[in-house]
Amino acid sequence: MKNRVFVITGAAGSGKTTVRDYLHDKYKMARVITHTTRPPRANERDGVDYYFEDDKSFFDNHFLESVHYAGHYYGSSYEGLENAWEKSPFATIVLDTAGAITYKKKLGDKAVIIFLQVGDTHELQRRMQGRGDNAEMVAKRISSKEYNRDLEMPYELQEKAYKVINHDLNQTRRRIDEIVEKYQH
Ligand SMILES: Nc1nc2c(ncn2[C@@H]2O[C@H](COP(=O)(O)OP(=O)(O)O)[C@@H](O)[C@H]2O)c(=O)[nH]1
Ligand SMILES: Nc1ncnc2c1ncn2[C@@H]1O[C@H](COP(=O)(O)OP(=O)(O)O)[C@@H](O)[C@H]1O
Repeated sequence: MKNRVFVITGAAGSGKTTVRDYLHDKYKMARVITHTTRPPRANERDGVDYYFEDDKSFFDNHFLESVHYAGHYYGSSYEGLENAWEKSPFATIVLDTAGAITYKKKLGDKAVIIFLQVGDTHELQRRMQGRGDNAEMVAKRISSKEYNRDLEMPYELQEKAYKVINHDLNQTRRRIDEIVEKYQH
């Protein structure tokens, strides 16, 4: 089976982490852990959710791509992807849309891009609050240009990404199953 990385992208709260965990649990895809200078949330652990870095240590990594998103740096390393592929031919990673565009450009058909969308922005906010994000963090996020940019599939990903509307989670899982099925033979 050819190595692939399933890139999950979309706005904050659109369900990227939920889909990534589904791909891990159901298909045993290895998760690529990325690096960030954002402080950890209460339930997040270093090396599991992210590698949490400071403004100096962040730049010691060998990045495939990195971005500035809502006031913090995020980046994914070559080593992280290679480590994931050593564990399993299918890996999965969560990126903003700028990162997804870079992955597609650099990795071609090894990168399978899934763009998640939730049409209703109030629902997105409810989901962020529902997972425990504090009000200040949510307000900062929704006023950022990156969050607003990621609400719609970018032009560069048209025809190159699968768009999945994440309203009903069971329906989303079925759609994800159909997409994975295309790459299993
Ligand atoms: N390009 C890129 N984006 C990343 C990376 N790691 C995380 N992200 C994205 O950065 C954005 C902010 O992530 P986070 O602070 O965890 O917020 P969340 O989307 O609300 O869970 C999300 O769109 C993530 O997908 C990375 O290594 N590269
Ligand atoms: N289809 C859905 N319906 C309702 N809640 C959802 C759905 N998909 C995800 N969620 C919930 O919404 C919140 C945000 O999802 P999450 O996967 O953390 O988003 P992201 O990683 O894109 O920021 C989580 O609490 C998650 O359990």
